[in-house]
Amino acid sequence: MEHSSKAPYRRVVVKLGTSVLTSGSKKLDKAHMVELSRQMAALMRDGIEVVLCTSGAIAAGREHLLYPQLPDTMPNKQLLAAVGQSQLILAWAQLFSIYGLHVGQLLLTRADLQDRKRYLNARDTLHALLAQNIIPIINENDAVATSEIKVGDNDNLSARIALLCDADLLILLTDQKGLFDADPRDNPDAKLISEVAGIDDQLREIAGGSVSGLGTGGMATKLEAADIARRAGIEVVIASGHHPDVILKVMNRESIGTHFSAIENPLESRKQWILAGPKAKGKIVLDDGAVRAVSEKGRSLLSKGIVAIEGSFDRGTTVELHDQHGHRFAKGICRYSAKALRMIAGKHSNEIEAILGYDYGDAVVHRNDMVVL
Ligand SMILES: Nc1ncnc2c1ncn2[C@@H]1O[C@H](COP(=O)(O)OP(=O)(O)O)[C@@H](O)[C@H]1O
Ligand SMILES: N[C@@H](CCC(=O)OP(=O)(O)O)C(=O)O
Repeated sequence: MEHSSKAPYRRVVVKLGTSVLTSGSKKLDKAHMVELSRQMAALMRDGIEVVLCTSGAIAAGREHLLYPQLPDTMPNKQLLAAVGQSQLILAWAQLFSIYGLHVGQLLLTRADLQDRKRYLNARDTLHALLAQNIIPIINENDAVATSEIKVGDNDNLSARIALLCDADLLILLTDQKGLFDADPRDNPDAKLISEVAGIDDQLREIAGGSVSGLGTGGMATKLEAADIARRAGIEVVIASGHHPDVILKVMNRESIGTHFSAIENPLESRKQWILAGPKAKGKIVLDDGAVRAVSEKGRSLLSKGIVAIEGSFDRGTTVELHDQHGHRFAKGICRYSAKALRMIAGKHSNEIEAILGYDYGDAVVHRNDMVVL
C-alpha cells in the first residue's frame, strides 16, 4: 500500500542507529552495512541525493579496542569515539566504493549548527558534496563535544541535517518496526502506529527512553526529531533497519514503519532555526492569561504575564516558555536578560523604562522570534 500519490522524493537523510549497525550485537555488522549501502547506492544511481547520518562510533571503538574495561567517564567515551569514528568511516568508505561511490565525512556539534556562519558553511559543504555525487556521512563530533556543545543524540542531529540540506524525507532506522503505542520490549501486545498526523503530549508519553543498551534516547529522541523535521515541511519515517529493502520501499512510499506527514505550512527558516538550533538557557513561567495570549491568540509575550524566571541568561538568548503546571509550550529568543526580567516581571510594559533605565520594547519575546510547540 502507498501513502499517497505525491511527487517522488529527491533528497533524503537516512539515519542509522547503533542498534541497526550492530544488529543488536557488540560489533559492527558489516554484512548488514553492505546491504544498507547497496540500497543507498541504488538511490544515488537514480539521481536521488542521499545524506547518511550514522551512529556507531562508540560501539566501533569498543570493538576495535577489544572491549576495554574503562570507567564510564566523558574522556573515555571521547576516546572510544575518536578510535571508533575512524573505523566507522573507513568501513563506510570501503562499502560505498563497491558501488563506485565516494564518501565525505562531516563531524558536527550543536555549536556548528547554532552559529549562523558555521551553519551556512556546513550547508555549503553538504551541497558541494551532493553536487559531485559524493555521499555526505555525518556523525556528531563526539571526540571533542562536551555536553555544553553537543546535540547529544543522532536522532536530533539527523533532523537538523535534514533542515540544513533541505531534504524532503528523513528516514530513522532502528531495531523496532516503528513507533508502537507502548514499548514493544515490555509490552508484547503493543501495536504499531502506522501514521502520525500530529505530535502531542500523549504520543510523547508512550515514547520511552533507550533500552537497546548501545543507543541514545530511544523513541523519545526520534519523536523530537520527527517534530522538528515535520514542522519544517519534511516527511519522516521510523522503520526497522532490518526490514528487507527498507530504504527503497520507504522511498517508494510503501507503507512500512511509522510515517509522519509534514505540516502543510512549514515554519519559515528563522523559526526552524529557533526550534532546531540553540539550546534553551532559561525558562520563563507565564500566568494563565499570558499562556492563552501567546499560544492561542498569536501574541508576543509581555512582562505583565511573567510570574517567574529560571536561569541566568543575557539578552538575545533562547528560552523556553512554561505554564504554571510545568508544561513547556513555546521556545523563543528573549529580548531582555534574566536579571532585567526579574525586575520587570509582573509589571506593565509602560513601566519598563522607569524600572530599568532603558527599554528594548514591549515584547519580552516577540511573536516573530517564537515557536509555539
Ligand atoms: N513506543 C515505543 N515504540 C517503539 N520502541 C520504543 C518505544 N518506547 C521505547 N522504545 C525503545 O526504543 C528503542 C530504540 O531506540 P535506541 O535504542 O535509541 O535505538 P537506535 O540506536 O536505533 O537509535 C527500541 O529498542 C525500543 O525498545
Ligand atoms: N554519536 C554516537 C551515537 C549517538 C546516538 O544517538 O546513538 P543512536 O541512538 O544509536 O543513534 C556514536 O556514534 O556512537
